[in-house]
Amino acid sequence: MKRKITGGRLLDLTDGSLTETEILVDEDSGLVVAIGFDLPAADETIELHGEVLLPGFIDLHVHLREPGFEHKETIQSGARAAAAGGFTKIACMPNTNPPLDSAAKVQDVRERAQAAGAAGVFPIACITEGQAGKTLTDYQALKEAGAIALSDDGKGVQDGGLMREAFIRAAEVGLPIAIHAEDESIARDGVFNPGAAAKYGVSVQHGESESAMIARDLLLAEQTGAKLHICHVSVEPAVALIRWAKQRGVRVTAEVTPHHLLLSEDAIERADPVYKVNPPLRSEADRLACLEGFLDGTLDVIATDHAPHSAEEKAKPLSAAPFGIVGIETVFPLLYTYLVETGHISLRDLVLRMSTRPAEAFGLTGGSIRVGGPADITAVDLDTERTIDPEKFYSKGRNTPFAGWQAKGFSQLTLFEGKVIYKNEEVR
Ligand SMILES: NC(=O)N[C@@H](CC(=O)O)C(=O)O
Ligand SMILES: [Zn+2]
Repeated sequence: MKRKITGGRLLDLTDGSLTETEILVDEDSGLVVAIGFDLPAADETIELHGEVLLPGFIDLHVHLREPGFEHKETIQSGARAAAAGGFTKIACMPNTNPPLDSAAKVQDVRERAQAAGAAGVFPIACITEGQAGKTLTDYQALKEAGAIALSDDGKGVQDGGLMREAFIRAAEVGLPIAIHAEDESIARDGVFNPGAAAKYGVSVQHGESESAMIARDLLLAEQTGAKLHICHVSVEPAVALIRWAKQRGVRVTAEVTPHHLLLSEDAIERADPVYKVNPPLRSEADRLACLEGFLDGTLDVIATDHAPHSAEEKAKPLSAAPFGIVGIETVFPLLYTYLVETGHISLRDLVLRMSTRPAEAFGLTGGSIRVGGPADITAVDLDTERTIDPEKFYSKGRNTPFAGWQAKGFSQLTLFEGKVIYKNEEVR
């Protein structure tokens, strides 16, 4: 089954130019067959009207909640939400119930994702059994089952000696370790950054809980030669440490979320758990340092840390509500509108950081549109402004502080392996 996309403009990732062209994809092979005009006939033609054709976005940090928390999200609802957001590949975190700490559990998620079929789903497996921080999991077996990285996301590994051993074993099998950096002896049960904590009368989560653990793990990664990926960087010293480590040749990549780039604790308008996320929204100086680090490449990729929770859970008091913000359906329009249109970054660079660099960081295919490459494509409308309305999300989670924001750049079409997953605001 061959499909032709006409009327779109292809972004050239080498020079950032936009060129009108047609793309022929094959659903059977899942690959791009041809790009240009006068293409061979197709079984189906999809007509666009000037939308920009981009390689499907790749999110290295998504919480799909299945198994165990299906009321928050399922693999299917999360993968469909991803397609609506222009994503074709997502890496899912193992803080499910039970956590993904065995080959069988990783295999099970892959099979469920295959059945859902809406996006490529790549499980990240636990660093330690049950994410309990005591005993390492079997990295070789997890890799063979299809895990693409290791993480105890949601929790930092408190024991530095155990973490050193984790890096050694991960390096042996060639898996990156993605860290949720949080020293619990510093973080305690902190909810907000100091400014917002004082304002709303909740406990403080100090930024050093993050930067101190990042420092530890950069040093351990350097000594062991392991590949380290740092999740959701949010504070200035963390950016400085990663910049320093990269200069020393440490094998490190780092991600920043849309909420840490666009919001500081000053954006918290009321005592509402919709602003409660881990790591917390930080100071304006931290936000600017993250933006600077993102622009200069210290922070390599955008990851959403899409963390869906139910309305009931998020309606609890600030101190009791769970941490998390959803992001997969709004990240591109938000960053296009508030970083590209405002002149901070080019469209090309944003796409590199949402597709190409994530693919490179975790060794995935994709990240570009080329003949012979995967037919993972999204077409975005850069002209029409819309209001973000969580009620329209495909995700079960509506917990976003960006509700009511105006943005351009919503996806109009998403193809995964040549199949139409999202079109005319409908997921197939
Ligand atoms: N980021 C969050 O605030 N929450 C995440 C866990 C995590 O990524 O730390 C979740 O699983 O809900
Ligand atoms: Zn985390």
